[in-house]
Amino acid sequence: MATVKYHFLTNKRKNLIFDVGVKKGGTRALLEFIRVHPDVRAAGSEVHFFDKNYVRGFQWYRTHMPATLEGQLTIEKTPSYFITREAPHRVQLMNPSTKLLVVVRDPVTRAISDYAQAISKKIDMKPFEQLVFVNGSIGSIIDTSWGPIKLGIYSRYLTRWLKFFPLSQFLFVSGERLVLDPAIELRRAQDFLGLKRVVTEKHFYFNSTKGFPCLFKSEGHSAPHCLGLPRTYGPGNMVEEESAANCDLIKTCKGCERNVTTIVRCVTCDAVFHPSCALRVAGLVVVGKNNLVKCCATESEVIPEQNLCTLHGLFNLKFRGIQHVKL
Ligand SMILES: Nc1ncnc2c1ncn2[C@@H]1O[C@H](COP(=O)(O)OS(=O)(=O)O)[C@@H](OP(=O)(O)O)[C@H]1O
Repeated sequence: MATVKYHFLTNKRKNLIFDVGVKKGGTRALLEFIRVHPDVRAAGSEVHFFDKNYVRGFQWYRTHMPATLEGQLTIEKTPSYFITREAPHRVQLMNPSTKLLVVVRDPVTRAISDYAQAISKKIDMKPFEQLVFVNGSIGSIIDTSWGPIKLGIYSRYLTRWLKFFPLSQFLFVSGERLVLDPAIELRRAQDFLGLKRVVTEKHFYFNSTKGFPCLFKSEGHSAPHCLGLPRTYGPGNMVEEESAANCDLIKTCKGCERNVTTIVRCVTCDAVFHPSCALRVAGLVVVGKNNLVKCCATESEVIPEQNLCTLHGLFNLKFRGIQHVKL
């Protein structure tokens, strides 16, 4: 009988790679897609060793990472590593030749997604358009110190990483393409990691109910499955089709007809929208707080002037002082 030799994490782990960010970029999708590869083992949940749990020591980290076979890579995803000041040095101490995957997404949609996650935890948060501008004054300068905007200034954080790792050790994955054509990004990732191209378009199908590419099958799932709802809205990770379909939190966005948890809702017709889709509805007005809008206001309706603000100004966001990283 052949003996299977498992490798456990040693503190100079050579085959450990990181999906370091960015938050809301699509880091979970990348992890779940790359772990389909037979030569990749992944830690299921976010480990947070190089940020929050570093003081617990290496033994703690070891127990949170999967064992691998000879020739397998181990990957872990913790998006907050990207913005943690100490993380680059700590990762370098573990392995200076490690490879780093960074999923980047348009900073505006990333900020909206970040805000949507935050407001689902804290429903009395101010509206996005108030927080995004300095002094809450709509149309003024964008507040680059506000978390969801600050985090989108990727160059600020990348500069720190580049002090410890050469650019050649990074792969920037497009969060947008991960949704539109995941096989392309997976091909790039496999090439970068020196893996055989095993994960291809054959592994994906587009689930029009969820509005995302999903997997036909993968480790631990013999049935087709999609990514679960984001952690803020539900259990996270991959869920089977049936349980996703049964979740009554999900409604269809009137703008793009993809799934949405109620983020922006019309007080007149009860339609719901993604914030980004709401921006495209002609004549849509915000009514009071809590992301309530009127998408179907008729001319005869009188909406009190002080309760109205148009969302359309958000299209013209001027990111003063924000540098965009050329990838
Ligand atoms: N296939 C597939 N299925 C589901 N979701 C997908 C997929 N590919 C990319 N995405 C996008 O991933 C966004 C969440 O990003 P993260 O996984 O990085 O979020 S987190 O930081 O871990 O909370 C999430 O953002 P929002 O839709 O704005 O919530 C998705 O747009």
